[in-house]
Amino acid sequence: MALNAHALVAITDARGVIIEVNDNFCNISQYSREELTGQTHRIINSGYHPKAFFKDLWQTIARNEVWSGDICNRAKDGSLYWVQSTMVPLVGKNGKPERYIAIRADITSKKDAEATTRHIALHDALTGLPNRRLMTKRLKSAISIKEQQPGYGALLLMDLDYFKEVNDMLGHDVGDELLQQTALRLSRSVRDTDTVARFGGDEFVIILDNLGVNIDIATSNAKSIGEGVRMAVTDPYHLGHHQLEVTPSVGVVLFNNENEDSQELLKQADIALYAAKEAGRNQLLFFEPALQIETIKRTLLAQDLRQAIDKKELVLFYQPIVNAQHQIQGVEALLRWLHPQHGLVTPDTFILLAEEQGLIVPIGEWVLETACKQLAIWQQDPKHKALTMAVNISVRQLNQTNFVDMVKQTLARTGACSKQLMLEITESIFQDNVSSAIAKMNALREEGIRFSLDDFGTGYSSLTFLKRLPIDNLKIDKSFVDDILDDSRSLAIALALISLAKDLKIQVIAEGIETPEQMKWLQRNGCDFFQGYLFSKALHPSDLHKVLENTALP
Ligand SMILES: Nc1nc2c(ncn2[C@@H]2O[C@H](COP(=O)(O)O[C@H]3[C@@H](O)[C@H](n4cnc5c(=O)[nH]c(N)nc54)O[C@@H]3COP(=O)(O)O)[C@@H](O)[C@H]2O)c(=O)[nH]1
Repeated sequence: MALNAHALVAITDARGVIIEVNDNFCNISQYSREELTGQTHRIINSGYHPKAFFKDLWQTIARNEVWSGDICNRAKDGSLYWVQSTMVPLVGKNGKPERYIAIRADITSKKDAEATTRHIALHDALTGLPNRRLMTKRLKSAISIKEQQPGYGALLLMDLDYFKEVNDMLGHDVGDELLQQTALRLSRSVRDTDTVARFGGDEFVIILDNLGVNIDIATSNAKSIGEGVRMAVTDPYHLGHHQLEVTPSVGVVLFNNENEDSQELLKQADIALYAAKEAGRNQLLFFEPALQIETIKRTLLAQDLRQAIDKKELVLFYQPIVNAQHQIQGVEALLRWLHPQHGLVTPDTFILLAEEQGLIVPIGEWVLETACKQLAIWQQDPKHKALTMAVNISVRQLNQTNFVDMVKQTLARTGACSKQLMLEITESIFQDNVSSAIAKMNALREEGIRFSLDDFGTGYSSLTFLKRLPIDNLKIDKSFVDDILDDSRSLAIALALISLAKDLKIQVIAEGIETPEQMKWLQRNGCDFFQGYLFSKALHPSDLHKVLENTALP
């Protein structure tokens, strides 16, 4: 009959002992008819369902009712299979079930497909780790469990320092492999009961549970596990033919039954991560309420900064640059923000913010325009027409595809002479697409614009790149100038930089000069130009005009 041909059929007595099975039942369970007869269905129990599941099944059929549901069984070889089951009681003369007939259909492939879909929906395709959705679910459940089992857990938010640069310089395939290897290292650094998830991009989340009921012990446990994670990521990576060293920054927040909001916890971990980046990267920092206050302040400042150009709150100050005779040769334009509540804000406070908020491009364009207008005014005045104007250019500005056109158009609009414009770039351009930066610099140098390399030696210097960079000036950073007379290392670095610049036929500007002794040393050792508080601080345009009338500074 058709039922026998397609379904898996078993008949049991009232106690559930198998009396009869059809061939389909034998095939799927891999047991022979002889092995099954006389046994109960326990022989194919997979252990997947809780006891309550079968209790409900038995109670239903014992009431002479039909039970249906999906059951996961185990075949003789240990493999699992799913059946859609209908259990029908056959009632005897006494009104009680005498026999049970179980009619089942194999739904293993449907269940497998559902499991795959569920896995895809909850896991990251690249690393196989739980994704943001599953992580949020697990975080919520870790928090709610704390109501019955008091104690602390921790949420770690980690990202890879300079991951974008790896992607940009070595390509997305290498970037992907780095993420895969990182995922593996993270999973191996924590216990099986902890969760490692990919949050998106190069951000990973780790949920650590059972860190103890005492906050100090829990903090110390979270710290040592977190440091272990950080160290695991710092080991060199072998990616194809590249060997790479990568560092992570980690933000940590502890939780117990008092923190109910998973989103708030993530926000706090993010604040701690930001602070770890600010503190110089490759660090692990715990969330503190004071950090949240800083974030609020930063958000408010970012809102104000967005309107600063339109409200005409930005001002350019100019710091004189002198020659060996202390005569002013030019100035460096330095941005200031006249904030209505906070007063004069220096760029150290807001340039990084402007970079993060994507405001550095419009602000940088305003700086260039304002500086070029000033340059054009001086060029009309015979006394000041030889002055040069140095303008700081952020790497984000240089990366803009229209950067060359923007600079040319600004010069044309303001009438400033390109030969007296000097663009100051920093060695952070080494972290990005250097070839494209070089092409843009060359295009602008053809127009007569000169380039100066600022802060050289303080970050990611590469002598190879320096050789390729079309620069006219090298600035010795204030940090070396500060110590040239007291620290043999700073002295050695300053000497090496001057000698390197001379070999490359590049002029040297020393900045941050505060004492006559520093000036003498720098002059004696071959620096061409000098800048620092010894001569003048950055001045408001009206104060600069008074100084320019003297042309020579102390
Ligand atoms: N992308 C842009 N960056 C800009 C712009 N304007 C400024 N900046 C960058 O901000 C950083 C801080 O600048 P600032 O507070 O203006 O400080 C400059 C000088 O005032 C200071 N300086 C110079 N001489 C001395 C000294 O003798 N002592 C002392 N304590 N400080 C001194 O150094 C800063 C000059 O920096 P540099 O550019 O490296 O020559 C700074 O990194 C600016 O670059 C802008 O418009 N765009």
